[in-house]
Amino acid sequence: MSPPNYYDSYPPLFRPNTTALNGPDPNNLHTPDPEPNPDPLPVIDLECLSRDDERPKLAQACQDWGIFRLVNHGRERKGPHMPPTNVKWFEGFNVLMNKLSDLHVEDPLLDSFRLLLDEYGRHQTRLATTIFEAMAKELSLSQEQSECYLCPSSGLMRVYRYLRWPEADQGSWGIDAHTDSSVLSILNHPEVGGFQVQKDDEWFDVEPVPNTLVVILGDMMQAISSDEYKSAKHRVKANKHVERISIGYFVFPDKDGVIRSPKYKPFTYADFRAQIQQDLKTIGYKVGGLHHFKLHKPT
Ligand SMILES: O=C(O)CCC(=O)C(=O)O
Ligand SMILES: [Fe+2]
Repeated sequence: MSPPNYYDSYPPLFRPNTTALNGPDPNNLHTPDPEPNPDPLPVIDLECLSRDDERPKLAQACQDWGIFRLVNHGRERKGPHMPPTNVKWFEGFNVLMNKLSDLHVEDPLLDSFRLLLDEYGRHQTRLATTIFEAMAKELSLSQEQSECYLCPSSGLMRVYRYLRWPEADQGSWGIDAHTDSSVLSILNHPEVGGFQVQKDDEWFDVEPVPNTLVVILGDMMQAISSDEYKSAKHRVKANKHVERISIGYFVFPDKDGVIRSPKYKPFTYADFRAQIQQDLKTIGYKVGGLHHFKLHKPT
């Protein structure tokens, strides 16, 4: 049975599974590229990460790209279903996962939305923990370091809505080039493309692939790995024809835990955040941030 019309106003993740499984929406005015480029990202199978012979593939992806596509992540064909309501979406909101259970909402509809986010967030936390544990093994991090470097209670979800921008040209961005401050970011790109990632100074289009997630290494992961792994620079093109919604999950280190690496002065995530805030005040945007803590600055 096709869903009632009001589902159209939900982000795709919260709609019943129709478009992703049954092909593109015929009402969608966006004309796809006739021959889309092949997906450039390395592909990592979550189910294989416990295998010693598979983890080097993960390490290679983290060294070469700082980003990969995650398959077999356990929620294929099972997007959460929103209760029916005519929700209108804002341009973006953040939800700190560990505050969700403190929220007491009277409205049963909003409460089911809270539960849905809670369930989705828990799943993302499990994914991030599994991926991080595999990375920690490859990097030979101690148990103590791992516990400090990935703090599951820091996890937050961000829903972004990029409005359709009829005047957009080649130089118009929904979100400008940046690296994430996180340890790991997990993006769900349900339908509309526009996401790009940089590798060796070249930009690559990353189109949405149904039933997969995109995992990005953030600045903290780069520092934790003593620059062995890289945080991937990415951006989102503005779209003339359709709006775009993305759902991201971001997880950080313990804010007061000290990150120690031969490449950096010892610093905490709280120090890093304070530095980013300072940069935002003085130059107006985030420029990496790790260089402030680097021991040997490039000449
Ligand atoms: O919308 C996207 O796909 C990317 C969002 C993003 O890069 C971010 O929130 O840091
Ligand atoms: Fe980002």
